[in-house]
This record gives sequence, structure tokens and C-alpha cells, in this order.
Amino acid sequence: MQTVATLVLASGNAGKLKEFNALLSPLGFDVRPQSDFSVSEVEETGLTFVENALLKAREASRISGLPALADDSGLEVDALKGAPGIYSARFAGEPKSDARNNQKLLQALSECPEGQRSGRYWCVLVYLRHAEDPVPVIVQRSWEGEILAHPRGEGGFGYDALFWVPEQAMSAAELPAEEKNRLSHRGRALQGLVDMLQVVHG
Ligand SMILES: O=c1nc[nH]c2c1ncn2[C@H]1C[C@H](O)[C@@H](COP(=O)(O)OP(=O)(O)OP(=O)(O)O)O1
Ligand SMILES: [Mg+2]
Repeated sequence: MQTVATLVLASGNAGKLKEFNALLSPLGFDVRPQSDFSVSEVEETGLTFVENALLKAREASRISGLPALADDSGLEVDALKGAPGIYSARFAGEPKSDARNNQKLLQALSECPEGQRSGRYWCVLVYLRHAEDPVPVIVQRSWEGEILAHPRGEGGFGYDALFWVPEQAMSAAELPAEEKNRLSHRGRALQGLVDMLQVVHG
């Protein structure tokens, strides 16, 4: 397939990279992980997903000299007043650990009854044509769910085994990968971004 655009994915998260590749490669994007350019992790000092995504995209574009796509995402839990939110990756401290984050989430909700465990994933994507691009393409999408009391499923990454998707009656970790990509915050944000890039790239 003809390459429509080469871009660097400004993420060190293997789960995200897998999902981005599955969606972008068939569309003809030549997708390079930031590790190809030895981009190191930036400090996520923003107070919003969009600020953090901008920081990541700018650094990856600066180092690689390529257009960059960054994802800042996280889980917002209503009973926890929106936590872990932008701190989802570091919820249980450094170094980042999905297992400890999941453990901490279960603990924090241990007294919270079924029916009051609503939440949603957020994904904010930022695309920069170059490191000083003053017109970033930004797309934000959410995915509604409930936080389970026990993990279910082996797929996905992050909090997926604790994220119940009522419409599918499965956890995000039980959904087939293509289904997750079709329904998820990231999958739908990426579909929106691709539509917008067709305007940028023609
Ligand atoms: O579909 C998802 N399924 C499960 N968990 C998810 C998902 N989407 C975001 N999450 C969680 C993982 C991590 O705890 C945080 C993202 O944090 P975030 O800083 O954006 O990513 P990260 O540090 O893992 O990699 P990087 O910053 O290099 O892209 O939200
Ligand atoms: Mg991060």
C-alpha cells in the first residue's frame, strides 16, 4: 500500500503502540515508535491530558524530525472524584506498574458498592507536523464503563481487566482486540484524527 504519511508515535507504552499500529498501518501510515529515535520519556508536568500529550509529541518530533502523534490517556472514576485521571500511569507511584495500579484501584474502591463504580477512559491525541507546529490537531474521546471488583480477561493492558463495558457485557481485557479498537476511547479518537489528517495531508 502507498505510504500516506510517515510519523513517529510519541509513546513508550507497548499496549498503546500495538493498538495504534493495528489501526494506522492498514491505512498506509508508516508508523515509527519513538524508541527508533532514542526519544526518552518526558516528564508529564501538565495538569491536563492535552498538555501532557503536547509535551510528548513535541519532544518526539524534535528528536526525530518527523511529524508526531502522542496519546495521553487515563481512567476517571466518579467515586474517586475523577482519580486517577492524568495520574493513572503513576497512580501507585514510580516505577510505573499496571499490577500495582490495579491493586491500588481495587483497594480504593473496596467499600464502593456495585452501581456506584462508574467511570470512563479518556484519550487525548495530539498530532504535530513539526516540533514548533502552532496548529496541533487535537482529538479527545471517552469510553464509559464500570470498575469491576475482580479482574477479568487477559487481553489489553493497563486497567483493562478491571474495566467493565456494559454494552458488550465483557471487560475491556475480554474484548477481542479489533472490538476494543472499534469501541475504545483510543480507537475512536484515532478514527477522528485520521479524518482530520485527511484535511491536513489531502
Ligand atoms: O485502553 C486502555 N486500557 C487500559 N488502560 C489504559 C488505556 N488507556 C489508558 N490507560 C491507562 C494506562 C496508564 O495507566 C494510563 C495512561 O498513561 P499515559 O501517561 O498516557 O501513558 P504511559 O505513561 O503508559 O505511556 P506514554 O506516556 O509513553 O504514552 O492510562
Ligand atoms: Mg506517560
